Amino acid sequence: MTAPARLRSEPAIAPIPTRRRRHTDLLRLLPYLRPYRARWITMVVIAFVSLGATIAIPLMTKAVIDGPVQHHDQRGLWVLGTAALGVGVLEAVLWFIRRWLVTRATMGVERDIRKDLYARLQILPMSFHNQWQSGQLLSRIMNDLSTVRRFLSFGVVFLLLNVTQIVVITGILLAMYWPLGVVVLLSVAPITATVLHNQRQFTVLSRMAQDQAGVVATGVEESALGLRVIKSFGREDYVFDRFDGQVSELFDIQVRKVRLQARFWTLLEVIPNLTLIVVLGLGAAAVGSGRITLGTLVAFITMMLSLVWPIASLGFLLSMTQESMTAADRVAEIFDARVDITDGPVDEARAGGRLQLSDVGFRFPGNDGGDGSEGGDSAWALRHVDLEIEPGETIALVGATGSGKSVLTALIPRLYDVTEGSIRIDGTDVRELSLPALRSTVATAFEDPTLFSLSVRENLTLGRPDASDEEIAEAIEVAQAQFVHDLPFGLDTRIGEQGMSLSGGQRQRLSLARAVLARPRILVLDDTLSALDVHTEALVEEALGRMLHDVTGLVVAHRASTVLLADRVALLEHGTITHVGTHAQLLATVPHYRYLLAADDELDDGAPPDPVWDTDDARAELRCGHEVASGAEEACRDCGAGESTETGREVRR
Ligand SMILES: Nc1ncnc2c1ncn2[C@@H]1O[C@H](COP(=O)(O)OP(=O)(O)OP(=O)(O)O)[C@@H](O)[C@H]1O
Repeated sequence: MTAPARLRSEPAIAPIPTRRRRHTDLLRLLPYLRPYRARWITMVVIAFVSLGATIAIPLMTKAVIDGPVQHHDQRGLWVLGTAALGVGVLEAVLWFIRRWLVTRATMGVERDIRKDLYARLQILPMSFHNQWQSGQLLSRIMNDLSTVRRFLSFGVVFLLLNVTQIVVITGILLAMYWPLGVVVLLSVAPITATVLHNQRQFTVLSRMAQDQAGVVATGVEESALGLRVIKSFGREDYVFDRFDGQVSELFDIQVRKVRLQARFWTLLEVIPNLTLIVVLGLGAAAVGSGRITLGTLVAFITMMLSLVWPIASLGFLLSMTQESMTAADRVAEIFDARVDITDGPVDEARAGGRLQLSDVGFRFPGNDGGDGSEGGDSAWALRHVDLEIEPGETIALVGATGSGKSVLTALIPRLYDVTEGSIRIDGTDVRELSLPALRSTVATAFEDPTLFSLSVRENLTLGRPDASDEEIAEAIEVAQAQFVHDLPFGLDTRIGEQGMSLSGGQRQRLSLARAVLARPRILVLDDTLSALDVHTEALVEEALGRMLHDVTGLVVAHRASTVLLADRVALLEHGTITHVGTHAQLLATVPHYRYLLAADDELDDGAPPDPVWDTDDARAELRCGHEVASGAEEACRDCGAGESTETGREVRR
């Protein structure tokens, strides 16, 4: 499968390696406005023209009072009155156009950033996703982007507009009658000081609230996915209490935010009203002594009142700016996360399928002892792993739980990169291959199969969208997933979230069919058959065995029956492959292997291992999941296949 071109292209926001000051994060999102710049600039121009109309109306009022009203000029009154009305209507129309223009532009910006963010999440390595709660990602991709959109559509425009309005009107007021202008100017100072004082505290609270919203989203997601577990243990109350705690914490932070805003807003309401009282008193005295006209005083007060909203909203707009800076910061954390698994230069893998692991070591990021040292052997999930699999050969990977089998299989398609050593496919290091080339060469079916809220067909063709109906049918047959034909709409049946409406075994079989359908040269099965009953497993293995002749296979096996799919077996102990050989050889010579697959009770009394068996005999006895001492063809009393044909010895589990 080739990765969509969009995923491989760089987002409009260029990732930068180190974290820096927050306001630059918001600026870094501005390039997203580029495709909409014509609309956006028109919208800003219109906003400024309508600001002109807002300022013109009080000036026209002054002209009406000092001119036609004072001189009883009826005609002049009509002319100026109609002009003022025209300006008012124009202002309203311009507001409408501005809103209409801005909605499309900023919605488009939000959509574009969201798409790039999603693409980034797809590219980011498993190590990133291991460290991030999904709710945090969800709240960034949904809430934070909406916050940024609101700022770009509304906040930034009004911030510019209001600051301009405050500066221009204060200038006009000073020009009209400077003593009153100074009073107004003085009233702006405490407001500015308050705004700056609150800004820092508000930013901290905004960030806390946004992070806590991510925690709440994670809580909802986890309880929805884990509903069965919660119900089966009867722990609804416990989960509710935990959620209650998370929501209450969010509530507390929001209340602290509101309290801060309330103090702030009170000040913003009180100061303009006090200023108005002073201006009215001083203005009336100035009119009385003839230093200004009545028209000037009315225009002055009208203009001064028109300052109340821009000044008051300045606080709100600055809060919004803070919030969107925090949101942009959180979004940038994803864009800036390191993508350490990147494309190699080779676009096409060779046709063979020879897989070679040389001295492979792997340590999870952060598992270095905390002091930059290697952290001792326990820090390594895998160490000194050597393994070669020839084209068409299948190796079973056997090991105790936690020995590193899944980690090893994840290294082949580069879900993680090796920490040391190398993995080669047909002689080419997997890091040299482009990711699409590598991932079309290797297909994996996982033990815990994830299915998507899509139709069965879409789920199956995830690795190969162009698969024909015949190929789909073939893959279904290999995976013994014929049950899909009995679903209400067959292959077009939409399966629920994570395929929840299917049983575990059904999901595993679909996951297997999906991997088979991808037609890989290397097929990795990570304990894919663990949820199947022995009979279904036998059927799948028979069909899969035929398919495995043509591909290189690495099959993680916990059960002896699965081992029988393989030509050879590799035993993984504590992150290292200690033995490689046929099943029969390992069974005969390696007590730990026998213990893992057969729970051999002779191990306890120190008896020597059984003699080496013929491979076919061993397969016969183990296909049903039970073990006989030696030489049996189809001997198993437990599952009704008869007694051991040669020795007649007891059949043991
Ligand atoms: N994301 C992770 N971060 C840190 N350690 C991890 C992570 N995933 C797995 N491990 C550790 O790596 C080791 C190997 O895990 P792995 O899943 O490969 O075991 P496994 O052999 O597949 O086990 P099982 O048979 O139970 O599936 C374990 O000790 C596990 O705790």
